[in-house]
Amino acid sequence: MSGLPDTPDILRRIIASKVERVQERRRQISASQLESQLADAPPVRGFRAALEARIAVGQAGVIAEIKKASPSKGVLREDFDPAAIARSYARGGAACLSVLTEADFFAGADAHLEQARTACHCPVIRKDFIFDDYQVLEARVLGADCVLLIVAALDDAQLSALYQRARSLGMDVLVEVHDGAELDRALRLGGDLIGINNRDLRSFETTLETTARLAPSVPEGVRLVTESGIHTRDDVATMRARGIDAFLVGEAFMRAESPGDRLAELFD
Ligand SMILES: O=P(O)(O)OC[C@@H](O)[C@@H](O)c1c[nH]c2ccccc12
Repeated sequence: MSGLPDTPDILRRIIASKVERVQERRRQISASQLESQLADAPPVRGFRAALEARIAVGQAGVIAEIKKASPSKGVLREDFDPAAIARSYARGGAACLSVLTEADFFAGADAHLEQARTACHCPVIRKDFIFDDYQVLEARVLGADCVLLIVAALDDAQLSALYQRARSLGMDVLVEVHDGAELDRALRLGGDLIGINNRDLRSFETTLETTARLAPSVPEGVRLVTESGIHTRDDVATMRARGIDAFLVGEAFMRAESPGDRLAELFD
């Protein structure tokens, strides 16, 4: 785990539980065994490319999230069928999917990613708390097209090693930041897909001001994704008026009876 002094407590707790799970997993399947499964992994679907394709024709690029629960909101959806949700999202116009695989705080599972991936053609990001090379390898074997790296949870050496590893496996990387210092670190890394998390992990409050404030510091050529707290057509319009074209949305869709219909309503 990272020795960064200002990592939010919730991140520390999630990663501490994750460390145990990764150890356990490694006892079942070694890294070299996983390596040998790479050849059978489904081919990479371009994650960033799918976003860019939508944006190029004037649409928003939407990453639609599949998560059963979250630490701040508890269970979001009782009737939880990742394949059905994935199909609904694809019909509703999602460019990409985000699937939580973290079990203890988000009620996620690796199987959710596999189910969502095989149910539609959308590229998928493995949404998890990655600190170990093993998890990057595992993501690709599961069929992930992109991984999330959270700057607040990693030091520069870890960030760079995990980033290079993911890229060398052909995956895109969504590098997540929440403030200016983290954004600087993400840009130094050379990340070309940066997520600005509107949720403050200390208070769990979301404000789109976070994206509005940081966006001007994101250079051309870097795709910015606004993450968390997008609930209304007004939220979408506010962001698009500021030139933000890529969105990661979870709760607003998960609470809707038809997640895909809700997506189409928010982004038509
Ligand atoms: O449900 P929301 O508010 O629409 O947020 C989605 C997504 O941004 C959020 O789930 C998220 C952002 N960064 C994360 C890192 C890990 C787990 C989850 C997240």
